[in-house]
Amino acid sequence: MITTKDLTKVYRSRGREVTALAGVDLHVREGEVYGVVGTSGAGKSTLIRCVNMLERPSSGSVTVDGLELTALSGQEHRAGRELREARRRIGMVFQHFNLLSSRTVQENVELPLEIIGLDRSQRRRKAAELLDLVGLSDKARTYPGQLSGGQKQRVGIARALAGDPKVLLSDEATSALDPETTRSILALLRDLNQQLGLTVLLITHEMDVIKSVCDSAALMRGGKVIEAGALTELLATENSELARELFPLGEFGHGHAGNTVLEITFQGDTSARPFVSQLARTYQIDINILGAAVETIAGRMVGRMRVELPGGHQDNVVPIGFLREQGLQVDVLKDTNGAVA
Ligand SMILES: Nc1ncnc2c1ncn2[C@@H]1O[C@H](COP(=O)(O)OP(=O)(O)OP(=O)(O)O)[C@@H](O)[C@H]1O
Repeated sequence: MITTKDLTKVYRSRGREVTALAGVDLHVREGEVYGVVGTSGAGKSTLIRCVNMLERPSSGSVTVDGLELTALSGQEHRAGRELREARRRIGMVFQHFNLLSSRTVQENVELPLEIIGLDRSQRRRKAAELLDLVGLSDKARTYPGQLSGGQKQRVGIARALAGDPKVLLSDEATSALDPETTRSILALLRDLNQQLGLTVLLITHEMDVIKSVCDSAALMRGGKVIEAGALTELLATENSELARELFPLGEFGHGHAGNTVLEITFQGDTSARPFVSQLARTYQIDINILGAAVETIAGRMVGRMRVELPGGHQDNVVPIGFLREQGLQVDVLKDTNGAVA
C-alpha cells in the first residue's frame, strides 16, 4: 500500500547540509498497522512527511495505493492538482492535534469537507458520522479548548478521516498523552484499521506503542531503516535488535563463566510444550532457568526464557539443535569465555 524506494532527503539551510533520510526502502502492506520507531533525529518525521509529500524528497520514489506520488507535479507548497487529490486519500494526525481553536469540534471536522467542496448539509451529515465513529457525538458544539488531550486527538482523527482515506499517517499521535489516554487512542486506531480496512503508518519513539498496536515495524537510525518486518517474524529472527527491545530480558541473570546461556523465544503453540524438561531428560543435563516472561505482542502470545546449560557452546551444539528443531528461536548469548554476545 505504501512503498518507498531509496528515499533520500537532504535539508539545506544556511550553507549546511543535513541528511535526514539516507536511502529508505519501506514496504507497508494493505490493511496493516506499521510502526516506525527510532530515537530523536533518526528521520522518522521526515519520512512520514515525505510519504504524503508535505516534504519533497531529494531523490527516490514514494508510491501510495499504486500511485507514484513523487512522479506527480508540484513543488512543496504549490502541489499540483493530481497531488492534492492523491493527498486527500491520505489522512494525517499530529502530535499537537493542530485544531482551530476558534471553530467548534464539528466545524474542525467540516473544514476538509469544505475544501473537498461538499455542501452544508452533506458536510453536517459526514461530520456527524465521523464524530460518531470516534465516540465524540456529544461534543460536536464544543470548542477544542474545552476538551481533554485524548478528546482533541479524537477530533484530529475524525478530521483525518474526512476524505475517506485508505491510509492514515500518524506523527507521534500519542506522545502528548498520558498512558491511559494513549491506550484508548491506540485502541481507536486499531478499531479503525479493522473496521475500515485502513492502512496505518505511525511513527513513535515508544516501543510500547509498537508492541500494543503494530503488525509490523521498522527501526530507524541515522536516516536509515536498519531492521524491518512483521513483529512475529522479527521475534523469530536471530539477534534482532527490535525483538530485543520489544521484549527485553535485561534484569535476568547472566549465568556463570564457562557455561552457555541461551535466550529461547517461543510463539503460539510452542509455548504449551514442556521443552525444558524434554531437553533435560533427553540429554540428561541440568538446566538453570535464569528468567522467563510472557507478553502479548501483535495480538499473539510470545514467551522468552533465558537458560544456562553446563559447558561451552561446542558442548551444547546438539541440545541447541534439538531446541531449534522444536521450532524455537534460540539465541546463544554467551560463549565458553563468558563473553555476552
Ligand atoms: N526543516 C529542516 N531543516 C533542516 N534540518 C532538518 C529539518 N527537519 C529535520 N531536520 C534534521 O533532519 C534530521 C532528522 O529529523 P527528523 O525530525 O526527521 O527526525 P525524528 O526521528 O522525527 O526526530 P524527532 O522525534 O526528534 O522529531 C535531524 O538531524 C533534524 O535536525
